[in-house]
This record gives sequence, structure tokens and C-alpha cells, in this order.
Amino acid sequence: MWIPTVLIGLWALFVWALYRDRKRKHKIFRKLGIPGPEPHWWYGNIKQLKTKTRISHETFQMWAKEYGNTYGYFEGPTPILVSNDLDLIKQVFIKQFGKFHGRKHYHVQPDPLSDRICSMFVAQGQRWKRLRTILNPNFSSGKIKHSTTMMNRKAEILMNKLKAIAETGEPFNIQQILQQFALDVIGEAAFGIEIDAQSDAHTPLMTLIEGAVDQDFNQLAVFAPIPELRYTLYKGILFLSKFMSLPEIELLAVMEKILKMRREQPQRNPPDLMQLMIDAEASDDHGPLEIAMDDDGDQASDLSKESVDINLSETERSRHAAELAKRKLTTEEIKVQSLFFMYAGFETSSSVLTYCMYALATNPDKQQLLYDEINKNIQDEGDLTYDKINGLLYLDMVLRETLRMYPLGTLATTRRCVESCTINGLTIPEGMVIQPNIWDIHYDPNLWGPIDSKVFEPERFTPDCRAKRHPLAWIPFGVGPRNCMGLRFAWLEMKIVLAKLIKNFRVLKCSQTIIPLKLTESTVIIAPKGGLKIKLQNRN
Ligand code: HEM
Repeated sequence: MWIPTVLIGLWALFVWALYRDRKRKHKIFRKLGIPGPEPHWWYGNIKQLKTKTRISHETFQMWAKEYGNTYGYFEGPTPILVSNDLDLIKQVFIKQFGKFHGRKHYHVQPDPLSDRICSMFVAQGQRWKRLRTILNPNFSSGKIKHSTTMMNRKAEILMNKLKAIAETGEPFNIQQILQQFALDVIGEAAFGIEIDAQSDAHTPLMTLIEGAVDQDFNQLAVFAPIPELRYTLYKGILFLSKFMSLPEIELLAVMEKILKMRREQPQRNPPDLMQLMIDAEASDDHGPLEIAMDDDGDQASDLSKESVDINLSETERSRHAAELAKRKLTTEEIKVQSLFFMYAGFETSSSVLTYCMYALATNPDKQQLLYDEINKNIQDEGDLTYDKINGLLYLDMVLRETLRMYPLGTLATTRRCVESCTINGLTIPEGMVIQPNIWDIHYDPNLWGPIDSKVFEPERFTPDCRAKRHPLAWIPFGVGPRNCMGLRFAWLEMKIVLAKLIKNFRVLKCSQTIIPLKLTESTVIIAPKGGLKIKLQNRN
């Protein structure tokens, strides 16, 4: 009899201690004088973040209306500071990056400091810097320029496919077709393989990656209240994956096969990402990093080389001393980075192009302006060289405006404080996450007026207008040394497709086009819900 009594007593004591701990942690924003929604002792505010009628960027906007430009909420016990304040964002993401080099932790994930299986996206500190230093060279303008021919070739296949569809006159889901194209492009650019999803939509790799991105990771939010277990839970899932089939694990096995094949045929040696990873040797881990930026140098203006170096504490430095010695990437590391690139290449550019199709179909006057520019400058499509593409100003403006209105990767743009500090009088303790309210910033009438910021207006991005605006007013690729590494690659890919598509077709809305677009949120991407149904009309 006494054993159950003792057990119940211990359990009650444990729950009480946990309750006290969570309540204490939830006091942090009040102590700092920062407003925000009242947290539940166990879940924090995670249940309010996504509801049947709202996804998180809408909640962030709703809370901004209620609590102002900077407010705090909790995911379980974890404090998240959401802010529209561009100066605060600049301090966190750029000036004091050394104290904010981690991202927000996911509810279940590998240890960003020590787990061998850890992508650059999740990694932190020297581990992240080492990976980024090794992989950065593959995303320089020089390297990306070499992909122009391959992207043109794949885009030509896409155009032929679209011509056949346009001839039927039927509405179709363009997102799916763009995803197949994007997978073919990343397959060749990153791994030197012909996936050919454009010819066979059911090719095994396409099926696997679709399965992987369709998974509902939102259910993992039930673990938000117990962040102490996130690494253990991750290890548990990895262990269980040995007994069941998970698309990520199967994809990792595919990556391993490709890697093995490449190591067995060193003479092939194509100049792609995988080769870079195989040959990789980080030359100087202490050196400052080059920040990925578009060719106009956006985001660069305000940065000095010194400001992007990581200033790790002594304890962290010694913890990472071993990391520095490892200059070569391990097989595990190559597999995991490859998987991340496959995801990034598949989902992001295809979703942005889908948004762009929606914007152009619903704004035919802007589509006409774009067509006029392309038609004037590009006589035949073999003419789409890297320099020609980059000379198309309106094309650039259309894509920028699309990404202003649909900044799909904003949930990835977070930083985790790794060393307490004070910014503009605000004390930020270690462990607090900073989440810029990017969707709200991108629609702020003070930054984007006088024309209504809900209107698709590429003219907001004339060189004159851009020069007058705050450099951080437009941040769909994130900010600072940890911004999107693939942005130049994605930019070129999207421009080539858009130029060819508009040169050949009129993009039309139809009765099946859902206006306004409905959006859905995966772990990191906000995408059009159910894709986008439109019609195409051959211009010839
Ligand atoms: C239009 C397409 C894309 C958009 C809008 C986009 C957006 C983003 C955003 C918002 C982040 C977080 C940045 C931050 O935290 O400051 C990110 C990170 C990243 N992206 Fe992209 N991305 C795109 C395409 C790609 C592609 C095609 C690749 C690679 C093939 C790629 C590779 C990466 C990597 C490696 C990171 C992590 C960087 C790090 O942690 O150091 N992205 N991306």
C-alpha cells in the first residue's frame, strides 16, 4: 500500500516543482516590461499560435495590433520576443551576431552543438561556422553563373510541358509542375544527377520528397512544453526509424548511395555541391564570413567584416576546439547537408514562382509591363545569358514585390541568444529567441506607402525607391551572416523560369483560382494551400 502512496506523492511533488519552474520562467517578459498574451503554465501560448482560422504569421500580426511593435510570447517555457523594430533586428542579426548565432530550437531536433547528424540550418556556434565556411564558395556569383546553361536547359523542358498544357485550355495546378522543375534543377546542380521528375512525376525521388514535405510536423508542438527532452526525443525517433519507413530516412539512404557512387568514380568529378563537400577542407575557421547577398549588394551596405565574426565565450571555444580540428566533412555530415539542400531547392523557389503566377494572373497590367520588357530585350530564348537576365529590371522588381507580399521563409528567420546582453536598453537573457515580425514589416504602410501595401506594385522597387528605404525593410531571405545561403542560386533560377514563361504564355486566372490565396504553414515554409490553379494561353 505504501509504495503507490509514495509514488503518487513523488509524482505530485514533481508536477508541483515543474509548475513552479514554468510559472517562474513565464515572469521574464513582465520583469522586462514587455507586453504579450498571458501564457498557459504548461503550453505557454503555443495553442493560440495556430488555430483553425489562423496561421502563425497572422497571429503575430494580430498580437502586434494588440501589444505593439515589440512583445513576448511563450512556446512552452521558451520566451520568444517578436519585433518590428528594424534597429533591434539590425543589432541582433548583424551588429551583435556573435551573441545570437543560434536559431530557434525546434520541438524535436538534434543537439546543434554536438550531434553528428546536424544540418547547417540547425547547427550553432563553431559547428555552424565551419559548415558555412566550407559550403559558402559553392554559392558565389562565379559558381552560380555556371549553372545558367543547366537551368536554361531544364526550363526549356518546363516550357515544352507547359505548351502542351496550354493547348488543352484546361486549368491546372502550376505549383506541382514548378516543383518537378525545381527538383530537377537542384538534383543536377547539387548532386550531378538527372532526376527527370519533369518527364516522370512519379519518379521515386519525387515521391519520397513529396512524402517528406507533406508530413505534419505541427503535431510535434505537443513537445514544446518539455524542451529539456528535445534531443532525447530526436534520438528516440532516429532509433524507431530503424523499424518503420520514414521518408527522411529513405532520402538519407539515397544520399548515401549517391555519395558512395561519387566516391567510387572520382574521375567524374562534376563541379557541383556534392563534389565540394567531398573535397571540402575548411581553410580558416577563424576568418570572417562572406555574407550571401544579391548582386546589388542588398543588406551589405551596413556591414563591416568585423561585425560578422562569432565571438564565442571561452567555455564555448574550448568546447568547440575539437570541432575546429575537423576540417573534412564526415559522411554523415555530407548526407544531412545534401538532404537539406534537396528540401530547400524543391520547396522554396517553386513556391515563390507559384505566388508570382498568382500575382501576375490577378494583375494583368503588371504582367503586360513585364512582357514588354522581356520581349524588348530577349529576342530568342537562347539569348538568356546570366548578364542579360540580370539586366531585366522589371523582372527583378516583380520578384522582389512577390517576396515582399509572400515572404514564405519568415519562420526560419529567428535567432537564439547564446550570451545575455543589453540592446538599446533592453536586457535579453540567454535562451531568449528573437523573431522578427517580417510579414508585418513587409506590409507596414510607413515603409511601403503611399500605395496600399496589400496591392501588388513592383514599382516600389525602382532603384530610387529602394535607395530611400531602410535596408532591412525587405528581408525575405533573412538577415546578416546567417541569411539564406542559396539566395543567388534561387534568384537566378526564378528569373530564368519567369522570363521564359512570360515570353511564351499569358498567365490567366480562372474560375478555379482561389482569390485571395489561402495559405498553409509547414515547419518552416508558408505555401499556397492546395497549390494554385490557373490557365495559360500561348502567346504565339
Ligand atoms: C526563393 C527561395 C528561397 C527563399 C525565400 C529562402 C529563404 C530562406 C530564409 C528566410 C532563411 C533563413 C535566413 C535567416 O535565418 O536569416 C534561409 C536559410 C537557408 N537557405 Fe534559403 N531560401 C530560398 C532558397 C534556398 C535554396 C535554393 C537553397 C540551397 C540550395 C537555400 C539554402 C539555405 C540555407 C543553407 C540556409 C541556412 C543558412 C544558415 O543557417 O547559415 N535556400 N533561406
